[in-house]
Amino acid sequence: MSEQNETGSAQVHRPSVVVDQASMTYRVRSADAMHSSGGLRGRLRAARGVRTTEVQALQPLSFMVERGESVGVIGTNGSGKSTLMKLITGQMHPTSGRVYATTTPVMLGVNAALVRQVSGEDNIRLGCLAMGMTTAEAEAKRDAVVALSGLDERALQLPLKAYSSGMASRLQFAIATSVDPDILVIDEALNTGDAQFRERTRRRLDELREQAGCVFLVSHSLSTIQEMCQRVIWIEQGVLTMDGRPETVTRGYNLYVRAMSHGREEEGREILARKQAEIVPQRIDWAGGVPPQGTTNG
Ligand SMILES: Nc1ncnc2c1ncn2[C@@H]1O[C@H](COP(=O)(O)OP(=O)(O)OP(=O)(O)O)[C@@H](O)[C@H]1O
Repeated sequence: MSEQNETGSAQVHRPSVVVDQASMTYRVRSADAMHSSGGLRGRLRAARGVRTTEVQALQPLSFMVERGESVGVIGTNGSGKSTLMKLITGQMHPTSGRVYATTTPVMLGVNAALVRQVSGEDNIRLGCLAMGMTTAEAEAKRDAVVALSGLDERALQLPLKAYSSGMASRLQFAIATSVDPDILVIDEALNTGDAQFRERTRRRLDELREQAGCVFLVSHSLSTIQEMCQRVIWIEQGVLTMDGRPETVTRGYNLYVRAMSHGREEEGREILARKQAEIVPQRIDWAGGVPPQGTTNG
């Protein structure tokens, strides 16, 4: 695909993920309808399908992530980060626009499936099989997963419910990345790890990027984002607000958060408006007008 650069000549890209004017609006039953659903009137209303509320989680936004990039995604609570990740992994389809990925992304979230009742050892085997490995492949990956998780043999024999949240997230990360995913989406999973694990995680993410994959990391920890990513996207109130170098974007975000948390809301709104006016919307221009082969979410 190509894009016009500042000089007007076409620049060739090798994208892993392309978000092309994608938006997301949730439709939910309003509280009013829920409360009255016990009564006859409420049931009649529900039967007629009225009383729904729309939540616009994401305004149309476009960006492209190239092979080898690791992209941090930041924004205050409810700003639309998880929604964007669900569009990228194909868990949900955008209300309008399109999302393309060259391969199906692997989502690693705080809730990704680990079985609490069985041991860490068994979780490694089950997790590898669940990701499509054969028994022999799962066996072959076992030692690498254990090494990355940093768990000792004693801990591996304990049921997962005896793990601290940090231990569980280390194991989860090690299992999820054992398949060498091409596109990895991590939603808040790394914040519970200790310093040693963070260093191993950073090295593993670097390895994945070197294999021409790309990584998305959603986090409220700006230090984690700065440590692990070369590019940061800031989503606020469903709007793509900044997209650039980690130092620049986190500086803008910090100014906004500080203003809002000190009650200087007008200043906060001004920062947001300025940043949103400054961002140059990315125009996705498919070579020959044909989108790439691969996963299409909507
Ligand atoms: N399933 C849903 N149904 C209705 N509204 C939803 C749903 N999921 C999210 N929302 C709304 O969409 C908006 C964006 O939510 P989202 O979870 O994407 O934000 P977020 O930036 O990931 O938040 P956080 O940092 O708190 O995890 C919020 O207003 C939220 O209330």
